[in-house]
Formats: sequence, structure tokens, C-alpha cells
Amino acid sequence: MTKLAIIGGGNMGEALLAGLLAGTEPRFTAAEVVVVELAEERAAYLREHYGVATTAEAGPAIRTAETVLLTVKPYHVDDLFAAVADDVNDNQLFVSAVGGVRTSRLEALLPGKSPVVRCMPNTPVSVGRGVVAISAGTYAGEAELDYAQSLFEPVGKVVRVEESRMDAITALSGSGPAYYFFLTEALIEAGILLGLPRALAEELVKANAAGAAEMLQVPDADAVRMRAAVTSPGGATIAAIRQFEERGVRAAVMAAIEAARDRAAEMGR
Ligand SMILES: NC(=O)C1=CN([C@@H]2O[C@H](COP(=O)(O)OP(=O)(O)OC[C@H]3O[C@@H](n4cnc5c(N)ncnc54)[C@H](O)[C@@H]3O)[C@@H](O)[C@H]2O)C=CC1
Ligand SMILES: O=C(O)[C@@H]1CCC=N1
Repeated sequence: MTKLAIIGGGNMGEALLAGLLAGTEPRFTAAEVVVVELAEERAAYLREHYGVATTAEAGPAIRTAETVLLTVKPYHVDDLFAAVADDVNDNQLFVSAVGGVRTSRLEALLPGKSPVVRCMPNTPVSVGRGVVAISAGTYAGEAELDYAQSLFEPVGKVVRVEESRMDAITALSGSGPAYYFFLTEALIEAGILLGLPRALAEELVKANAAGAAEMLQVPDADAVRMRAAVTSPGGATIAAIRQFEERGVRAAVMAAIEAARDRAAEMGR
């Protein structure tokens, strides 16, 4: 029996696969995992890089799996479940990372009463520094949440949440790495505007991100206080902060996360 079937070998399927197979004591060996991926070029890449088996046939992979991890797009879900109804049993755990899709919708698509845990990971799971929010569906309880926690702890921090918070968590945390990468891009371009060579600008901006991230991990780290500590009276930093505030960057961030939350909810319908 396969321990884990990952359905969808795209960006998130690969990020979780990489994290779960990494390290000297990986959560799974490659032989314990099968990835269901329709695009053959993508499947070949995953076989070559991770040594896992792949298939385009979800049914047999699901039939023989203890845990089924869903990493397909929300609009793939109906077709997928229609095709595998005969391959599912109630002893399997379904763990869904599908954005916006509620456990009640997945439960309605499943033929029996398989337990479903919904999760929202982020791409740093690929390097063991992710964060994964989990919540239980109707037929999943503490045992299934404990199992999901043990599944994801090797790839990052795990937080248990009410499912009603999942769309907000998708916007803030699932999408979160993209915002930091976006800011990174913008800062590198700013360095180039100021005449720095691209390689130097990249080196400085990436090292700043790593340093600031490390400082934020110190217990009781306070972003407001740490930002103030950089902002000298009458100095350079306050001149930049004034531009951010005049241009509404703080309000833009809030509006952006709100839009992501609303879009997550819409995707799941
Ligand atoms: N990319 C991210 O950072 C995050 C993504 N998610 C969620 O993960 C899911 C996947 O997102 P991505 O990996 O970014 O998308 P993606 O488009 O990169 O990957 C989806 C993969 O599923 C494959 N696929 C489609 N139908 C299939 C089927 N019936 N059987 C097997 N494979 C099938 C596609 O060929 C594709 O490779 C989405 O629901 C998204 O909301 C959640 C958290 C973060
Ligand atoms: O952009 C998306 O819809 C997915 C969900 C969170 C991150 N990526």
C-alpha cells in the first residue's frame, strides 16, 4: 500500500513533496509516495528529480493510498472526484490544500464518509520553513488532526484553526511568500535605479530579507519597535517611510489582502 498519494504535481504538490522527502530522516521515502500528474512533461521532471513514481491515473493511486493529499486547482476538483468515486474508501484520510474549497464540498463529492482535513500550506514548506494551517471536516476528529500535524511538522510550523478562518489564512499566509518576493523584486529595481549593479542589489536585498526574518523569530519580536529602531530622527529611513505613507502603501496592503481573501472564497464555489 502506498503511504501517500499526491494528486497534482504542480507548484504546491512539488513544494510539499520536496519538503516531505528532504533531510537525513525524511517524513517519507520516495518509494512510499506516488504523484498523480496529468502533464507528462511535469511528471517526468518529478520522477527524475525526486525518484517518485508518477501516474496520470488517479483512481488506482487513490485506491492503494493511506493518505490522499490534494494539490489540484479548485476547478479540477469536480472532474477528479467524478472519476475516482469507485476507488475511495472510508479508511483513507483526504488532506486538501485546494484553495477556497470547503470540506463540506469535498465531503459531498466523496461517495462515503471519508475523513477530510483541509490545510493551507505555503511554498517555504519546500525548505522546511513553511507554515501549514489545518482544520477538520465533519468526519475528521482529533486523531486525523494529530495525523495531519505529524504529516506537516517536518516541513514547517503547523497551526490548528477554525475552517471559517481559512480564506483569510489563504490570503495572508498561503499567498504570503509572493508578497515578500514582490517586495524583493521592487527593492532590487530600486537599487538599480540608484545605480547599483544588479548582482550587488540582489545580494544586499536578499541578505536584508534573511536578517529581518531572523530578527522576527526572536521571542516577542515587535515589528513596530524594530522598524522604529532603524528610523533615525531626521534621517534617511524616515524619508522613505514618508513616501510609503504618502503613496498609501499600508492601505494598499490591507486592500490587497482583502481582495485575496474574497478571491479565495470565490474560487471555492
Ligand atoms: N502555489 C501555492 O503557493 C499554493 C497553492 N495552494 C493550492 O494548491 C493547489 C495547486 O496550486 P498550484 O500547485 O499552484 O497549481 P499548479 O497549476 O502549479 O498545479 C496543479 C497541477 O495539477 C495537475 N492536475 C490537474 N488536474 C489533475 C488531475 N485530475 N489529476 C492530477 N493532476 C492534475 C496539473 O497538471 C498541474 O500540474 C491550488 O488549489 C492552490 O489553491 C495552496 C497554498 C499555496
Ligand atoms: O494564488 C492562489 O490562488 C493560491 C492559493 C494560495 C497561494 N496560491
